[in-house]
Amino acid sequence: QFPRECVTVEGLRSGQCCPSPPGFVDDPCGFSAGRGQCVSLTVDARPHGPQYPHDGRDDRERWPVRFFNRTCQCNGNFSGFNCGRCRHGLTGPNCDQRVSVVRRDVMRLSADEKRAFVSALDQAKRTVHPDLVIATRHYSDVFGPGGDSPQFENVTIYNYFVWTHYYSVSKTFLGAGQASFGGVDFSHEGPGFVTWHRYHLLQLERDMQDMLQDPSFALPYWNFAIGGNTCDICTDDLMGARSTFDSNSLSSNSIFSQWRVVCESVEDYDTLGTICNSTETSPIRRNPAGNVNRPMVQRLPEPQDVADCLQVNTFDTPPYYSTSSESFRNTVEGYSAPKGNYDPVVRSLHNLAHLFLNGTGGQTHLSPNDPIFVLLHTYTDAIFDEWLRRHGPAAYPDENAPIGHNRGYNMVPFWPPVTNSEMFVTAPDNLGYSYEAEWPGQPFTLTEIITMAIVAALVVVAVIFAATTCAVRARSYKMEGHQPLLGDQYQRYDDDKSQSVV
Ligand SMILES: O=C1C=c2cc(C(=O)O)[nH]c2=CC1=O
Repeated sequence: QFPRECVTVEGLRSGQCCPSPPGFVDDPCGFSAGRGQCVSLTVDARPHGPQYPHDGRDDRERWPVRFFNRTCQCNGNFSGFNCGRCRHGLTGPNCDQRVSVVRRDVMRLSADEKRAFVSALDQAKRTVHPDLVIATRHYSDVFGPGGDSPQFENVTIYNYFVWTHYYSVSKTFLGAGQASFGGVDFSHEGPGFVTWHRYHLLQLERDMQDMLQDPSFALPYWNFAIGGNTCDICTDDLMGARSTFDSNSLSSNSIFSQWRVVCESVEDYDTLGTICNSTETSPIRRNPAGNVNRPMVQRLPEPQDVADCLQVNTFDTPPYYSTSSESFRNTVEGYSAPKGNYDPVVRSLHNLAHLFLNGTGGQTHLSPNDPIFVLLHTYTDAIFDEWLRRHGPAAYPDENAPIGHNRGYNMVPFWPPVTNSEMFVTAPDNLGYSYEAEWPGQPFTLTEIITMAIVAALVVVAVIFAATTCAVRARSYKMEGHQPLLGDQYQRYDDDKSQSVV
């Protein structure tokens, strides 16, 4: 959420968060080296949709001005909260060299690659985030009981990934004794679903690259569109098999059986007016295809569902919400049927994959605690990127999307501020990563089958006609008394040979 050095009493009171990059002393945003400068923030002022009626009551409105209104604006290809690093996809001292990583199918990794990925995730679960800390109170209480103890905590890299998702989906606290407002979601049920989750993954990938000191580290993906009711990545060499003792738990052979979740006590946060902190509580729960009460969501999406959703032409449609029809975004998110028609009882693609997991990974405030979340979302992002490649440049709504989802809105709660628009670009050209993926094809339509049959029949007729014409011509040529050409040549050669021997 915010850089550690900004969350002091003075920092919060000044509303300024402009740290110096490493190696620069007292030089906000590396101004002296031309990296950037500390500027006032401008935020999206366009109207949001009607779903949120509590303007003025939530810290996440006009993000991040409730906390900070001055931040680093970096020049050229410099980037980061202190302009100390490069934009995604660039590297080198001047950030002018292109760099790219490839996200691959997790099932196609070698045994060593699988081990390395699982171990990297586990290291991220245990490594404190080097730069960022999280708020554990709403802004009204953030200075602490005496007004001099800012309520922020350290958090590990992976738990930060979980916490940001929780913070973006949590309810609006309206005061002690009042019901919190749940009709708000800064990362789902709107056009920002794809852009928010894209940045979420990019941040984790970069944090893990830094942690591993390996700029080539790439998050893999799970092709969840395999149909059926088997979780193919739920094995002990990947995301953990099912425990033989408890169908809702992970096998003790998996490192993930030792993970403990954060942000579990949502009811407490909502009634007490607190925020999830970095305390870890229960183990991950997962029971793929095991929910007998909801058979409709106990199967995985089909390959054809992906092919169908990639054919939906329009990025998003009014009201830019979970009720939108003929919207690619609402389709890949999974509130519409795969061909794009909205149906309130349908759960498809991304939503279906979450619900299939039937446990921690199926509850929005908790889901990233299950590491399957990472792989499920890289695949969702791969579909989004393929859609952009096929249909771009595409229109993203400027206004009237649900709060947090307008094109120019800064995505909550990322720091430094980053808009939905900045993630609405093709990844290989703009963000320094690509997917090694194959996309299911469309089956042929009846018209296409008939057209192909007619073309094939015409080709056959043409070949037969050509062959018959040749045969007839050859026969008439012979009947007119001509010798075959080859015969002529042999004749001459033989004549020459007999002359030279003589
Ligand atoms: O973690 C999530 C869990 C979800 C459940 C649904 C649903 O459609 O009921 N959608 C979800 C999205 C998530 O991100």
